[in-house]
Amino acid sequence: MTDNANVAEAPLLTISGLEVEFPVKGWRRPPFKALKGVSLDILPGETMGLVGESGSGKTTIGRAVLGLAPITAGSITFDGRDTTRLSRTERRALSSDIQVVFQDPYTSLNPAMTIGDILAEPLLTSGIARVAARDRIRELLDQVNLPADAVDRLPREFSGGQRQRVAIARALALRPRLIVCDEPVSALDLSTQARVLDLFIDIQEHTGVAYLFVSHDLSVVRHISHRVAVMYRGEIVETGDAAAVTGAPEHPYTQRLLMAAPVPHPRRQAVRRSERHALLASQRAADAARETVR
Ligand SMILES: Nc1ncnc2c1ncn2[C@@H]1O[C@H](COP(=O)(O)OP(=O)(O)OP(=O)(O)O)[C@@H](O)[C@H]1O
Repeated sequence: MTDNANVAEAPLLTISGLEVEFPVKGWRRPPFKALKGVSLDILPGETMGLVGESGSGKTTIGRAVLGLAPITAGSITFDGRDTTRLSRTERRALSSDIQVVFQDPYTSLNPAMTIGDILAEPLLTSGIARVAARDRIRELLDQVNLPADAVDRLPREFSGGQRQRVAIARALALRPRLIVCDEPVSALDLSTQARVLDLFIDIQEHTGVAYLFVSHDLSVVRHISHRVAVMYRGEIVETGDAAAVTGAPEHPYTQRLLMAAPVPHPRRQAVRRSERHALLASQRAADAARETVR
């Protein structure tokens, strides 16, 4: 049961019975099943944390959502449309709605491009005029708390945390409704991690974007998520409200994961999370009221 489940709302993303297989080298060796019937949904404006040990299949789910994994069974529905059956043109159109932030801000930004060019690329490619793109870039830099003069500078002039802010700004450029965040803070030191996580939260509060937030770190996932899904060997073994799953997990694997996790700052997290849930609930109520009027 989730805090926000009392507001009836269609999921933004629904993953149903998803299976992904990778070929294995060797004569007649069966393929490796990386995902074995995964089902998951994400509401608009929600953060779904995906946690699990290395190799459990977290990244593969994110890649499948982005259309980058070999799906052998199941479906992924975004805003009511099955994304596994889209033409190339339809998939390109969808790519503005679903964006990604990768783990490593040192390799995910082209070192030869200025920050301005990096942020302009998705805008110009999608047909936005140069003048409008310039305004949008200024807005994006402001949104991620980077100075306006960053446009003329190269990624190497920035710290890891600042580079990750650039990557977040790039992901936000086309106003996506879902961002797949694949371990976006695990390459950062602890204090930078906290600041970047807070930035993700602030952005969500202002834009209503949903996150599929992949991490091997339970304390990170607990900090940012409304709900959490726990993966183990290609399957989801537990899903529920973040506080419940991380506070009193039911599955023995989650219990082991929790025992291995560092203790977070519970007071700050509890306050933050309840504030966010209250805000999300009021946004949803407003949306529902608007729908009723229509
Ligand atoms: N392209 C590929 N070819 C073959 N096997 C793959 C491929 N991509 C992933 N796998 C395998 O699928 C399984 C799940 O990988 P995945 O990267 O999704 O796990 P993960 O939970 O994200 O792990 P990590 O936290 O280490 O990134 C692993 O056993 C991995 O080796």
